[in-house]
Amino acid sequence: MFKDTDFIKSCDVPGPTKEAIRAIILYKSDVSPTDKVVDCGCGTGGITCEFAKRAGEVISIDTNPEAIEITSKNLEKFGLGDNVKLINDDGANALKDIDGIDIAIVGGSGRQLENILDIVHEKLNSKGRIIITAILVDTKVEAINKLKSLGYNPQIMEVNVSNGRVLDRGILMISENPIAIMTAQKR
Ligand SMILES: C[S@@+](CC[C@H](N)C(=O)[O-])C[C@H]1O[C@@H](n2cnc3c(N)ncnc32)[C@H](O)[C@@H]1O
Repeated sequence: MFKDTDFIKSCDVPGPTKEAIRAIILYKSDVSPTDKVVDCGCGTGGITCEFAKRAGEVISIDTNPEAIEITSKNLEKFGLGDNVKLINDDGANALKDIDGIDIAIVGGSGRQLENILDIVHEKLNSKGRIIITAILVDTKVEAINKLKSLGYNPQIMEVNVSNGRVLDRGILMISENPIAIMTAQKR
C-alpha cells in the first residue's frame, strides 16, 4: 500500500482516497493480475495507483484535466503507468467506448451516477464487481437504489477511521471523514 503522504497533491483535485479505504476497496474488489479495471473519477490517482500495481489493465477517467495530470504524475512517481490509460472526459461518455470490465470503481460521478451505473452494468463482465465510494448521504441512497433497480444485491459499509499520532505525553487519535463503500457483483 502507498502511504497517503507519498502522493503528489493539488489543492484543486480531491484525494487521494485514504490508505485504509484503499485497502478495503482492494480487498472487496478481489483484484487479480488479469482484471480490466475502470476508475471513474480518478482524482489524485490513489485508487488508480493501487490497481495499476495489481491489475492487468486500468482505465482512469476524470472530468477535471488537472486530476488527469496529477494521476499521471503519481503513476510516474511510483514507477507505474504502463498498463494505465488516462481519459479526460465525463465517465458517462468515456465508458461507452469501454467493454469487458471486471472491476468498476466509481469514486466521482457528479450528477451522472445513475447514467454511469447503467453503462457500467452493460459493460461489466459476468462476476464483475462494482465499487462506489460516497461521502454524501444522498449519493449513498442513490447508489443503493440504482444498484437494486439493476438487479444487484448491494452491500454498504460505512467506515470511520482514526489514526494515532504518538506524542510525548500520549497518543492522540485523529479521525478521518466517514466514507461509505458500496459493493455489488454481477451474476
Ligand atoms: C473524491 S475524487 C476521487 C479521489 C480518488 N479516488 C483518489 O484516490 O484520488 C472525485 C473525482 O471525481 C471526478 N468526477 C466527478 N464527476 C465525474 C464524472 N461524471 N465523470 C468523471 N469524473 C468525475 C472529480 O473531478 C474528482 O476528481
